[in-house]
Amino acid sequence: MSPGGSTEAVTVRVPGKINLELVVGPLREDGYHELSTVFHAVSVYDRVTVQPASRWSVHVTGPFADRVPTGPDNLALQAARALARRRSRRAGSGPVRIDIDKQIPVAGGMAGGSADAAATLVACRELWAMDHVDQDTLEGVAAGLGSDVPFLLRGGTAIGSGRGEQVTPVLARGELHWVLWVGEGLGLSTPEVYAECDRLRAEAGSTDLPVPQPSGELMAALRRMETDEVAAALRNDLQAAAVSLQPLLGEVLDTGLELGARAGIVSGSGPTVAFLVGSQAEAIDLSVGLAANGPTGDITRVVGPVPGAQVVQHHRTPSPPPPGPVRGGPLGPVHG
Ligand SMILES: C[C@@](CO)(OP(=O)(O)O)[C@H](O)COP(=O)(O)OP(=O)(O)OC[C@H]1O[C@@H](n2ccc(N)nc2=O)[C@H](O)[C@@H]1O
Ligand SMILES: Nc1ncnc2c1ncn2[C@@H]1O[C@H](COP(=O)(O)OP(=O)(O)O)[C@@H](O)[C@H]1O
Repeated sequence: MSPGGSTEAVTVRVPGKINLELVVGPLREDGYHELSTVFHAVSVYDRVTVQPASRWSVHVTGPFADRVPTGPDNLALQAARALARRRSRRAGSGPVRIDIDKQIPVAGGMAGGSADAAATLVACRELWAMDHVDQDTLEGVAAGLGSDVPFLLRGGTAIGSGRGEQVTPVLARGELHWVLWVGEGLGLSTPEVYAECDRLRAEAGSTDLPVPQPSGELMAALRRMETDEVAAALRNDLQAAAVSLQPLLGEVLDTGLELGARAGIVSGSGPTVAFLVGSQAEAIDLSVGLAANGPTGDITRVVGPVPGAQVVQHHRTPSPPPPGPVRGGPLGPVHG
C-alpha cells in the first residue's frame, strides 16, 4: 500500500509470435530439440495487470479465457513467483493478483502463455521496483519458464537458438502483413507435435541431422523486407507433423494459397496458420475470401514486427477489470 492508501498496479501489453523459420535439429539429452528459429512478434496482444494482494491469484478475461488454467500451472503465476524468489527480504514477499486480458489464441503456436509470463516479469519488476534486475537477468529467469519466453521480452524479429531461448535480434526494416487463421476449439500440444516430427523423421529414415542454422535467404529477404522474397524463404519443420495430427490444416493452407496469399505457414507447433500478403488491401481480400470459402475458424489481420512486453500503464488506483466473465480465483499461500 502506498501512503495514500491506494494500491499500485502495473499493466503490460505483450504480443503473440509466429515463426518465420523453424529448423528442428537433433533431440538433445535433456528432451529438447536443438533449434534455429526466426521469431516474429505480431500485433495481437494480451494485457497483463499485476497488483499487490493478500493472496496469489490469477484471473482471466477475453475470448479464450475458459482455456487458460488459473491454478499453479498458469505460466504468468509461475513467472511472478520466480521473480519473487529474487527479491530481498527487506522488500517483502507479498503476493500479487494477476489479471490477464487474453486475446492471443491459446495452444495455437503463438506462445500466448509465454507472452503472459514475459509480461508478468516486466510488470512485477516495475511493481517491486527491482531496478537491479537487468535485461540479461530477466532473460535468464524467462528461459527457466519456457523456451519462447525470452523472445517475448524483446519482440521484433529475432533468431532463437539453443532450444529457442538464446535470442539475437535480426535487422529488419518495415512491416509485413499477415492474415491468421485460428481453428475454433483446435489446439495442438507442443510436445506432441515435436514427438510427431521425430516419428515422421524416423519413418523416413532421416535421423542424421546437422546442427540447425538460420538461412541466408531469409536474413537477406528480411533486410530488404521484400514480401515475395520472405514468402519464398518461410520454413517450418514442424508443419508436416502439425498437419499429420490435424489434417484440416492442409486444407486451410491450400485454400489460402488458392485465394492469393503470397505464402502460408503453420505457426510454430500450430494449429494457427499464418498467411503472408503484400498489403492491408490484400489482407482484407484474403480474410473475406477465407471467411467465405475456408474451413471454420477465427480470422485476424495483423502486422509484424512489433515490440515485446512493454509497460503501458503504471497506476496508483487500478482501473476496474473489464466487463465480461472472469475466470479464476485466489490460490493458497505460496512460499517462494
Ligand atoms: C514450437 C515453439 C516454436 O517457437 O513454440 P509454440 O509453437 O509451441 O508456441 C517452441 O519451440 C516451443 O516453445 P515453448 O512452448 O516455450 O516450449 P517449452 O515449454 O520450453 O517446452 C515444451 C516441450 O516442447 C518440446 N520442445 C520445446 C522446445 C524445443 N527446442 N524442443 C522441444 O522438443 C519439449 O517436449 C518440451 O518439453
Ligand atoms: N497464461 C497462460 N495463457 C495461455 N496458456 C497458458 C497460460 N499458462 C499456462 N498455459 C498452458 O499452456 C498451454 C500452451 O498454451 P500457449 O502458450 O497459448 O500455446 P503454444 O505453446 O501453442 O504457443 C495451454 O494449453 C495452457 O494449458
